[in-house]
Amino acid sequence: MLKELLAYVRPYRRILILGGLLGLIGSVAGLAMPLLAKYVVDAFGAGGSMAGPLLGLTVAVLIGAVVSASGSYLMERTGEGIVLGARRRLVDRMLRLKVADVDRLKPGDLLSRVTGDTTLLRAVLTNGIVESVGAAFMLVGAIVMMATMDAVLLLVTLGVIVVVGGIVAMIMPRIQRAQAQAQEAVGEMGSVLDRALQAYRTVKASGAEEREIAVVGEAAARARDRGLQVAVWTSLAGVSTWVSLQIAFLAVLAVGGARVSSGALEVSSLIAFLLYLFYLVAPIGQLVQGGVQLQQGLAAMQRIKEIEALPAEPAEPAEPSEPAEPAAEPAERTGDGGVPVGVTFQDVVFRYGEDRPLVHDGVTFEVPPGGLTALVGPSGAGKSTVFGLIERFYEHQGGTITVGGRDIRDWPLGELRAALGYVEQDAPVLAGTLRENLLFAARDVTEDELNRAIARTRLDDLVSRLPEGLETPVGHRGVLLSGGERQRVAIARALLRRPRLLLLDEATSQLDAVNELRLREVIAEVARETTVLVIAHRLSTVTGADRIVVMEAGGVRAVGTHAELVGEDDLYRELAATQFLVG
Ligand SMILES: Nc1ncnc2c1ncn2[C@@H]1O[C@H](COP(=O)(O)OP(=O)(O)OP(=O)(O)O)[C@@H](O)[C@H]1O
Repeated sequence: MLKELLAYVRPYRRILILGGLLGLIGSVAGLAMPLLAKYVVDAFGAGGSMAGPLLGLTVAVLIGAVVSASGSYLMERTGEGIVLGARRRLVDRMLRLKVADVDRLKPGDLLSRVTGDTTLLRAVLTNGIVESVGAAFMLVGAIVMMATMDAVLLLVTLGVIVVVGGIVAMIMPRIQRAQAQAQEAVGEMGSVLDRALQAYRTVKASGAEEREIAVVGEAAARARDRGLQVAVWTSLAGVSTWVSLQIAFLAVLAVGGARVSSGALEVSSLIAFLLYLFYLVAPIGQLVQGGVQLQQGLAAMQRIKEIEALPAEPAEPAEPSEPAEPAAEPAERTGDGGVPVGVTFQDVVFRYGEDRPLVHDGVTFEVPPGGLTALVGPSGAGKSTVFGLIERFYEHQGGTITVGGRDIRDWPLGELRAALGYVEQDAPVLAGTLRENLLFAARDVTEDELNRAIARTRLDDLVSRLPEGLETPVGHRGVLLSGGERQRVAIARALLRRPRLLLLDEATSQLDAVNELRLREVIAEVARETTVLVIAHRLSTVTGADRIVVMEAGGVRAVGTHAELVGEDDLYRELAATQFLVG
């Protein structure tokens, strides 16, 4: 862990060493002060001139101040750099995780790792390390100076230092444990707050404000309790150090006084020794503080590493193979999109986890390139899961899925997803402006292409109505748009990606007649240019489809056109009679 912690520092080691050296020079200047004080006292006693020693003392103070300030600025700079590096690495990993892993994680907790835990690293990796090194140097320096003055007093002092070290070493692991729990509690608080904010309207509509406030409040109180535990151990480490040093003072004063009166030690030496002892308070305190920070840093590291240890999505296939449809190159593009590709599912078996039931148990169907294919079936039949598998959000455990005749496991992941357009059912719009949303999946489109997509998805009305047109912010998850507008924005975004296969998860929410008509027109138009696979909840969508795949309980029950299925399939007839007769 310590090695991994130091890995964060490696890129900054030069500047850190420079900062440390400046700190060191500052310390040397500080170290010279008691000696200069002794000269001042000696000069005073001998009745000589004090100008020289006083001047030396002043210069030492000035050098110490300037050099220490520069050193501390460099430290802060390095600290910010380290936090930036840690955050970038963490966010990079977070956004490349497998969807299945993210399903288990809590967004609020993830957020606290990026914001809170990385900040904890800063203290330990800059000031912690450098001040500890500086403090160790000061400690050794002071001990050497003390050794030149009196061996007996030195032994007394060393005895106390050993005791301090022992106590602190016992406390340190407890600080790390308490800090880890405290960070975990902060993460937990983030998660419960996130839960309430994500479902803000539901919280209000359910009259659950008080309850949620209490839940978040309790989580905050737990975080406080854990924080207090850290404070208790940290204070204990601090106070033991302080008490031990006070005892050392008294002991040195008593033993030193006796030695002065017996003539074994000069008064000036005793004064200088006591000054060194006084001087020791700071480095010992810093070492203890450095130890505390180290424990806190290790606790934070642990939480950062937990995320970094999760596997990222494989960007490339394990053994790349040649595409099965070499003709399917963008040269033969139709309309806006690439060459449409088909999809096949052959005996696909899938479950979301070892301990979960099978969602797909031998799913087999074929979608030829081009045209509109609708997936229908009762809730929970595994329709959205089909999309999740095609996008490779999840890995199927058995059978074969092909896109464009090529096993999806042989596609480089980026290429596969570039060929697909995906419109989610629930949250298809992100915070930002309308333009940002439209260009989210394809950054390189021209203004013309953008306008065409807007026209095709019948969004021109909306754009002309909005106060700032395309630059109008749409609110968190697009809350400032209507459900139908959100869907059409998501479709326009997916179209701008020029997909060879469009996966459209139709919203179940009821659209008004105008919006439904617009959506139907858009889908029909798109299906003329590319392959559209839609999870259908509306009669208008299924009647317009070239073929319909009826799914039931993890399998495919029937495939056909609306007319065929109404005649042949009982489940379909029932679904058509109930579920789709919306609008
Ligand atoms: N991320 C997930 N983790 C675990 N189980 C899941 C996950 N997503 C879906 N499931 C489960 O898989 C089953 C199939 O879900 P899926 O979303 O594919 O159904 P669906 O046919 O699309 O249903 P609906 O029409 O209601 O959207 C459900 O029983 C569901 O509980």
